Amino acid sequence: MAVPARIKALSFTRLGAALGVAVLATLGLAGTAQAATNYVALGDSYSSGVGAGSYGNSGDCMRSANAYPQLWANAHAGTTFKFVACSGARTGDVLNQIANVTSSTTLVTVSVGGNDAGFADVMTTCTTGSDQTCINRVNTAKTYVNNTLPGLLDNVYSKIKAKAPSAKLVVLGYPRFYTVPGSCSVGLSDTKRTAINSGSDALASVLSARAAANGAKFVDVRPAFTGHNICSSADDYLHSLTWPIVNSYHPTAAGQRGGYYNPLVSAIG
Ligand SMILES: CCCCCCCCCCCCCCCC(=O)Oc1ccc([N+](=O)[O-])cc1
Repeated sequence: MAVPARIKALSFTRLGAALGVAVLATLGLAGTAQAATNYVALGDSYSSGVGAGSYGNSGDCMRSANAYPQLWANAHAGTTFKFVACSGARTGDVLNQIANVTSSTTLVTVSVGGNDAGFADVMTTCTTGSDQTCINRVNTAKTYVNNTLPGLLDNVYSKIKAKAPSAKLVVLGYPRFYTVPGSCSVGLSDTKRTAINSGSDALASVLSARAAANGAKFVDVRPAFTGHNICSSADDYLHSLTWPIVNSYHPTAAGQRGGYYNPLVSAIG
């Protein structure tokens, strides 16, 4: 039996509307929806969040709920997140952390190199020795940073890229520790503080250059720490020599947010 023309027309109109909605929905999804980020956070204590508190059950790695990788994951709904940064990590340790990077990883962040350069020994030597002993120790560290560290960083960054060729690789640097001259009346001399800051600058130059050479984005955190360093008037982003000793010269929770997380968001969203 024949279907009356009016009903036919109505059916086609309904079908057309339904298809239209489906097409619009598809276009809408294609235009706005993004695949969820598959994020792996590698690195040393500046990435694990030593000094920022709330370490949960992460043991000696001291991964903080206030660390920038966790803050980023929290702020990006649907992110698959592997937090494997660990206190004390050197480039060799980060090579092991890379086991967590896969071909489906879409974002990797990393801070590494400070421990290879002798961060703890530099700070111990500068705390206990003379100005000249401190300057000499920093100069030895800078020579290492300029001559040995570049190859170690190239190895780390290129191995990450090899495992996750399409992932965004973000290298985060280290802050200058001190405002010089500053508001501190006790502690290290300004001569020592200036020398230590120059070590930070040497690290930033090499990290930036090796990141660029390996197709990674370098996030320089030094500007964000300015005005918040040790001996600045705010003096709120870094612990000075403190107890427990492991927190010394590490970002506070405010430093992880203002000094690392905010610049990371400015760099990648
Ligand atoms: C040229 C090097 C000069 C060094 C002085 C300037 C330092 C500025 C950059 C600081 C880099 C610090 C990276 C260290 C991160 C880290 O894992 O720290 C540790 C945290 C905890 C331990 N530990 O043993 O418990 C050991 C190290």
